[in-house]
Amino acid sequence: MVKVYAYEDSDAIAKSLAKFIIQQQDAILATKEQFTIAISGGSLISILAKGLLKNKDIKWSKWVIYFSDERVVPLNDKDSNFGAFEKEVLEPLAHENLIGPTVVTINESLVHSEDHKTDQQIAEEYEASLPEHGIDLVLLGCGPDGHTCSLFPGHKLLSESSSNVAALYDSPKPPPRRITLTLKYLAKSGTICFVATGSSKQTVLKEIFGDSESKLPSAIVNGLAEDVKGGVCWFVDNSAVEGVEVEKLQY
Ligand SMILES: O=C1O[C@H](COP(=O)(O)O)[C@@H](O)[C@H](O)[C@H]1O
Repeated sequence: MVKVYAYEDSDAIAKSLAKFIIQQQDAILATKEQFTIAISGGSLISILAKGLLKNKDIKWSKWVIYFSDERVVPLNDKDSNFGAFEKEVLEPLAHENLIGPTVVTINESLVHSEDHKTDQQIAEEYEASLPEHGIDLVLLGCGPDGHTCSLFPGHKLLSESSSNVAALYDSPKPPPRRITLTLKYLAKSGTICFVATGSSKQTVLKEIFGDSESKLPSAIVNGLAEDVKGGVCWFVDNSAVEGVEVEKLQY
């Protein structure tokens, strides 16, 4: 079953999400040396910054961070998911003089080529750096159109069944060139956790939780809950789930 944790505002989400992440981290580090986590872009990053920075229970040096999707732009570009994470989390963390996480980025030296084959190479190289058996915890966003990672409604990549990472050149949300984890790889995740805030998500959440036939990418990921050992859950604020018929829990 997909669990939905609902809170008053993003400060409360940040606090509970941090607690959830630490619990996942500790459970994994009790069994192996490193904790692998995938981060999404967009609104998630400032929630992570709020909850994780200055949090003494995060064992950063044991984290290996991947991106669930990335825009094919230089890493310091305003559109880069890594760039946003670096600015909001990694740079402040560096000021704390701690040993930081290992962060796996796309091969920036290839982003200037306009050749689609090069984007394919970026995706293949990223795939080669991923853990074969899936990432321990995958944090996802959900766009107002129901996209997650860079998997967009109706896009042909929703039926990609051979690769773990795929390139696209026609993202309906700018920038158009991106790479993304595929549904095939998401199904291997240890745990999947969505974070969605704000009233712009209400309509799409009504469909995702109210229409069992929905073909929206985020609804398809909810449907992976049986395959994913630790399940699929959502951290949302009350305005995102206003009018959505779902049991609202607290973590
Ligand atoms: O383009 C993207 O959007 C989604 C959703 O972002 P949000 O700001 O609506 O939360 C994000 O999860 C994804 O990583 C990003 O590339």
